[in-house]
Amino acid sequence: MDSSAAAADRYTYSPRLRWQPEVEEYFAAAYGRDRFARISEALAHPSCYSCIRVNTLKSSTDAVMQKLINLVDQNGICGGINCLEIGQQKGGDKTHEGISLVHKCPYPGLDNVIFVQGSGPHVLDYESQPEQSVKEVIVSRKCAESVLRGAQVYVPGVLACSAHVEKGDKVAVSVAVEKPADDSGWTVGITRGTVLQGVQSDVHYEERKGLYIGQGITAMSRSGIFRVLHGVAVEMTERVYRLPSFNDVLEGEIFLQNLPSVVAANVLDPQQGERILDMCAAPGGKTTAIAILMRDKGEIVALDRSHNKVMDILKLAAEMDLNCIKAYKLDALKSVRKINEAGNVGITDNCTGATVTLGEDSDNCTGSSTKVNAEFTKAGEDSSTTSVVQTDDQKPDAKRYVSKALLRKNLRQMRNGPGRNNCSGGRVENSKGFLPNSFDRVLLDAPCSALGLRPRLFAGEETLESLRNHAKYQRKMFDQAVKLVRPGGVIVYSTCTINPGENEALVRYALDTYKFLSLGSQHPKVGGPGIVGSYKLSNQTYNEEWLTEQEAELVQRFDPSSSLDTIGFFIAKFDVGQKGD
Ligand SMILES: C[S@@+](CC[C@H](N)C(=O)[O-])C[C@H]1O[C@@H](n2cnc3c(N)ncnc32)[C@H](O)[C@@H]1O
Repeated sequence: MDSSAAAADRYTYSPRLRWQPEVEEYFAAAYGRDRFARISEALAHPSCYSCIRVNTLKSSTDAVMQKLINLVDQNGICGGINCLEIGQQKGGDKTHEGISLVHKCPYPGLDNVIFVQGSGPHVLDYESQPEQSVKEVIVSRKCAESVLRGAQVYVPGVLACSAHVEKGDKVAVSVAVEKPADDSGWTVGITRGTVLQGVQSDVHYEERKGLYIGQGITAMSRSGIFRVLHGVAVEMTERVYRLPSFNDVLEGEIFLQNLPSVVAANVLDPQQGERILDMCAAPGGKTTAIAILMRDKGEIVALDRSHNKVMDILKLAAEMDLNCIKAYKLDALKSVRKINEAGNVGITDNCTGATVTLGEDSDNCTGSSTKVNAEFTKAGEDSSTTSVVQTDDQKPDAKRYVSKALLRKNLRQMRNGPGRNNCSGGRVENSKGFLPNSFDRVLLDAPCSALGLRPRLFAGEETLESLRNHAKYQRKMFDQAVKLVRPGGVIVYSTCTINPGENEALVRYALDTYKFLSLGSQHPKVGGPGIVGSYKLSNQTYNEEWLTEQEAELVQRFDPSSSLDTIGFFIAKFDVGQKGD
């Protein structure tokens, strides 16, 4: 092979996604070997467009479209550098690029969704300095996944770098992915700080083939990259995928969201004035979509078990000017409040846990002008005891007990204002759970193996056992959802994984366990049908049941290798009949 042919072969992007062999077998049984190979290939590449949901309470789809077209025409979406390079290719006329790249979503029922087209994979020329070996940077898999989505290379993501790299040098950027280790696990095989010689005798030379994600200019020298802790190490100038980036663009007016997630919120079909539960809500993408569909009228209880993630929900709701969202820190596995606990903590209403917000609420849950009895606010009181708060409406059921420490904190906040995020300072509310049958609709966007997210460069961390553990966790959460939704209500269950054990098998469990549940038809219907049949491990130790033909038509499955070019995603909608308990 001559040197230019060898370079063309080497400097490409053609990664192969690795799986545990047992997981590969299982997926091949579910999808058929060819279809699974296509899915696996698609997962290793990003979607080639960005999907934008418009906040129609703040703007209109047409107005946002025009703004996006103007932005693309002027300078690319994020100011011209590397982000939307389609309009900046050599010789390209970018004056009217926007109009050809920004489109309304073509699927009925999704009028608030806009697509902005990207492009790739591109074949790049890495050897622009003849007779000189290409300087290189190897980045971690996580870093590369972000770079493929449009990010720069940050210092912690750099694993290895050529010798003598100075600030301003052009470097080829490739990714280190796990490969089978001698002792049966996986290894990346590169120690951070490794010096790349750039010659064929280099131990890492051969394994780089097909793993190049682009080219960039170093923002610091090699020694700087391995000395400092933060900052951009390489500014990407050319990428195998050129995708629009929307950092700080039209904040509050738009939300970048995968198409299936937008669909899931629509399938829930929330109505104005209803009470909705979003059980695993952070960062709040679907919560805010639901709030907008309800025109911010009603109540959405958004839960997450992580404090910081609840903060993210509150921040996003504030940014989008949405007031009907109440976010709480709660383990969704404990989201049904034990009846005797209500007595213990003095909560008699339907809504919150043991803390109060001093926000703009007008409902029973978090009274707007909460008055705190002065006797409970003296300094030095035992903060472990509880106190009574009476809200303005003076309804007996608007009373609840809160810790005195929290009352003092809330009073401080009342004096000092709500803080930057217009939410309760750096603290979020905990909840003790909710009464059975107290929600009109429940969304369970379950934590999952996330084997549908793209781009994904390695999948070997999941075993059959870990996949089954996800499924067990999801069933327990689903049991809670069933208790909390009222008869006649709706549950939507969704995941971002291609694993039928977390999707179709959950639906099977739900339908077999709760006879009052039935699969409802979904609008909009954009994805394909679910998987029919069952899976048996050859040694008969495990059996998993999926769907019948008829049931499979009622769920939505987004196949990453289909022409929709989305992440892998699954949506099931359950209509809830009379529970009979
Ligand atoms: C798939 S993400 C949710 C994405 C979100 N629905 C959105 O559209 O923006 C799953 C979330 O579940 C949360 N989670 C995991 N286990 C949980 C639990 N036991 N209780 C509550 N939240 C949990 C995670 O913190 C994560 O934020």
